[in-house]
Amino acid sequence: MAVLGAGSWGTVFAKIAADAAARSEREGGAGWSVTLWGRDPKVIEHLRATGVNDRYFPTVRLPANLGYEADARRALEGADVVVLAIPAQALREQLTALADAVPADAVLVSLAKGLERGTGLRMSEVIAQAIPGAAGRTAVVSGPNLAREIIQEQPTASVVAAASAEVAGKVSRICATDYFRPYTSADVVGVEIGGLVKNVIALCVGMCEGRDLGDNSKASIMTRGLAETSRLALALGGRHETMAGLAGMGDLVATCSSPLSRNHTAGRLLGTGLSEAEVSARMTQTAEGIKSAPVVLELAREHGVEMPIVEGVVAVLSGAVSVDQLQPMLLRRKLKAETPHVS
Ligand SMILES: NC(=O)C1=CN([C@@H]2O[C@H](COP(=O)(O)OP(=O)(O)OC[C@H]3O[C@@H](n4cnc5c(N)ncnc54)[C@H](O)[C@@H]3O)[C@@H](O)[C@H]2O)C=CC1
Ligand SMILES: O=C(CO)COP(=O)(O)O
Repeated sequence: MAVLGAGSWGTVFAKIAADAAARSEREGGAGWSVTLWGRDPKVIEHLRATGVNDRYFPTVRLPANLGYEADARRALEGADVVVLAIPAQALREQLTALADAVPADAVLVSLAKGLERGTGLRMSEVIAQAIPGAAGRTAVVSGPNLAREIIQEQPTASVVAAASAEVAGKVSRICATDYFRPYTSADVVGVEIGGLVKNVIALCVGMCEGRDLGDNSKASIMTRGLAETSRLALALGGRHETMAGLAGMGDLVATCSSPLSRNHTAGRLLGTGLSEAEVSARMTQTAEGIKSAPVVLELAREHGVEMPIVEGVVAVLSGAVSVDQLQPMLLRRKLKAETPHVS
């Protein structure tokens, strides 16, 4: 198994898979090898020598059964599972360059939570275009999975979504550990939309925090954020129950509540009055919501879906409105029903 991308989530997911292999072996089952590839050879060299990813988790020694490779093609040799932990806007370019090295029957696992700029495609759709024939053997992993908690083996659950039950089952087995519990799902669209839109909602909750607003405001944004996320997911063919699950409400609550979330942090900085350019310059890790927000809005408009919170976040990011103007922009909208009366 190869994990491509040695950032925060790629490193943690590689640890999960290596720990899952060790557990399977301890219980008398099959084991598997896990190789982590990163594009910076110095990071890989250091990982090989110390088992520590200094940039992200300087105090954590990764499991001894995890391998490291600076050459992506070598990492892919014979891999039956290829995990993609590369940020959304870089995935197509990286995957296209390596497409011929991906084994023909390998299962592809998408970890990124974003929409591609320029095409509006979800990551599973980008993978299907970059690797012909991959659609039936692609899985998406998403849920309340803050990497910095999981590296400490704090328990969490997640969702493995795939069109094929067999593929979802296989991927869930290779990431099941005593601290990471995957559930399978048939709803790829809903799981992807839940994971990527919550980043935009977390930007808005972060803005509330930057403006010293309290829990009522934040809970209102989260709840109405989930309502608009659900509208988009359903319009694209996703399922309602996914939105109430780990990849919907679960991830939304974790990301919007946690200071560990990069999107939440970016939103808080915006809330203190910094511009998008100033916030992006300060971020040392990927905050996908910043780049995905305008793409989410375009996709919503294409499908006639109203997403006022996303619209507000896009307006702040572009500098069209200030964070202070967001409050009247959202609260002065025409009144509507949360639960409509039936006549
Ligand atoms: N960190 C987290 O808690 C979680 C992150 N995710 C998602 O995982 C994806 C990756 O995020 P993180 O690892 O957290 O970001 P990160 O910012 O920690 O790391 C990204 C890594 O990708 C590498 N990278 C960038 N462009 C690349 C390219 N063209 N080719 C190869 N490598 C490239 C960078 O060098 C860096 O090592 C994002 O879509 C994020 O939303 C999902 C769940 C949890
Ligand atoms: O997706 C995540 C948690 O599930 C991570 O969120 P951030 O990218 O905002 O840190």
